[in-house]
Amino acid sequence: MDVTQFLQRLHSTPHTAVTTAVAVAIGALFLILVKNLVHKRKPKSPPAVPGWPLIGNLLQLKEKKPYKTFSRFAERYGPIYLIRLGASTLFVLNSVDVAKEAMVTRFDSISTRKLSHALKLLTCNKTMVAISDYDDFHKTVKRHILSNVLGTNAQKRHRVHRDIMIENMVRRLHEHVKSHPLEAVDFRKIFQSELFRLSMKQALGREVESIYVEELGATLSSEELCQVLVLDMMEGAIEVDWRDFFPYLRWIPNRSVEMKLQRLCFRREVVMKALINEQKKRIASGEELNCYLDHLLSEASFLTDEQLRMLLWEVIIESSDTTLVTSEWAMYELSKDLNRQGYLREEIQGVCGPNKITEENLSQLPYLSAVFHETVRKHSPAPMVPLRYVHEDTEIGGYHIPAGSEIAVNIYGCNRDKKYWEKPEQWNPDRLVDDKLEPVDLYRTMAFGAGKRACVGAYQAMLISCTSIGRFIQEFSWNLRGGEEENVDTVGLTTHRLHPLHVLVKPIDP
Ligand code: HEM
Repeated sequence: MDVTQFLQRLHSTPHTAVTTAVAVAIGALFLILVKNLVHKRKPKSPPAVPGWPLIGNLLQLKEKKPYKTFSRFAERYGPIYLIRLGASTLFVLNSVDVAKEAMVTRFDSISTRKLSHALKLLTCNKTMVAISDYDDFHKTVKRHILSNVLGTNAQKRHRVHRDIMIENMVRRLHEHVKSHPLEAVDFRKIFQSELFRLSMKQALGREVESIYVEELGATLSSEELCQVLVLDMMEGAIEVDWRDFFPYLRWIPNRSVEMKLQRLCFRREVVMKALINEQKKRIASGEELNCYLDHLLSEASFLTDEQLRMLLWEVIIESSDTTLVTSEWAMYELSKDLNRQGYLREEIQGVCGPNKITEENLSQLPYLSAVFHETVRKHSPAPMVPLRYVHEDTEIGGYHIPAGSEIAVNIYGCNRDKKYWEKPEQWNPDRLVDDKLEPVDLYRTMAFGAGKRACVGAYQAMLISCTSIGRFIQEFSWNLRGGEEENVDTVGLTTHRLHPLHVLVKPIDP
């Protein structure tokens, strides 16, 4: 019986005005209930950014920094909206609330990824802790990376490499001042090469000055290894293949992209093979080292050769990029802001006195911690989470998100969410100095993600970045080279500065 029949039956029986009124009221209530139920069962869709037929919003995303375009859209369409990229539907999340809801509460519905063609090739179809789906492979290899490289105990074992890295950087800065006192120093050149050395030591237990790679018929230097294993791959990861947006046109060849990616993968593969083979010979001669490769070879014999290469490469590339991005931006901001530079120096002086800063001091240095977190907030080294695939219908921010669509979490947008951050475009570490905040809390901003897939390398990044910044400020005064202030453009998958930072450094009298 529907509502009309119900009311008709009531009308056909003898009644008074009061019973009619009661019946009408019950009917109306019934209607509202039904409407609410229907409404609850299917919440509305988020606003859609208008686009073109067939291509959707593709033309609006020509710039290779989609997070910036997404943040601009958010000003008009709100924290969650829908865009169409050819045949795929993408929901973009731009505020802390909706991003956390997706990454924590709704994680089970979005725990897989649909990768671009470039990422599929470069990650050997998700053979990495960071890019794999939330499955048994992920859980097993995450245990290995934590127990051997990134967990607290593993980081204690690798401490010696971090200490050497910092000593080397400070020595090289002093050498530069001695040989070219009036010339600006290329900060990145020093930081990048020492960070790459550290990442190789964690992976292989030793420095690799050079290695002969048979398939390339060449001996590669440490710098060339960094180019092949880190820089080229980061560039390749943003390669756009238009067929990603029109899967039904995948049969049309796209030779230039295809060949570029295959070349990158080939070079990485043969270099990793050479590194692993050399290590196997060393192990066979009875020499054991405290490193990830030796651990994987003895504890994870179930891995295929390709998996072994990829997992080892993962710690090299992840250690080498975002920590550099963070430290370079932090030194840019401090070199620009002499007051805050002075304040940080005073804090360090108060805690360390005449001694060199060490990792043990970090928990007593809230301003240094604030400098680090404010830098990863404003410059969000990983500005977007690799796209998540929605494998079952779900709801985010009160909106319906259908299975088969994709989700982009715009970390850059979340870290500039005006609801959480006053004047978010300004770099202001003072906002993060609060007695209630623990200096060691790594998740004060959205920079490291949230929930089950939050960054497991945050601790390492914090240890390296904070101790280096502290030591740089203890030993030198920092000034931007003329014209450097405007060099704020970024390039790549992370917020890598387009131009390496050039600074004038002057030793501070002890
Ligand atoms: C400032 C530096 C860093 C930033 C801003 C950063 C950012 C992030 C973000 C946003 C995620 C979450 C991705 C997602 O939800 O899908 C993530 C995951 C991850 N990061 Fe980092 N990261 C940094 C440093 C590192 C370092 C140094 C390493 C390793 C050497 C590392 C290894 C990983 C891994 C393995 C995951 C995947 C965790 C999982 O899926 O369970 N990260 N990172």
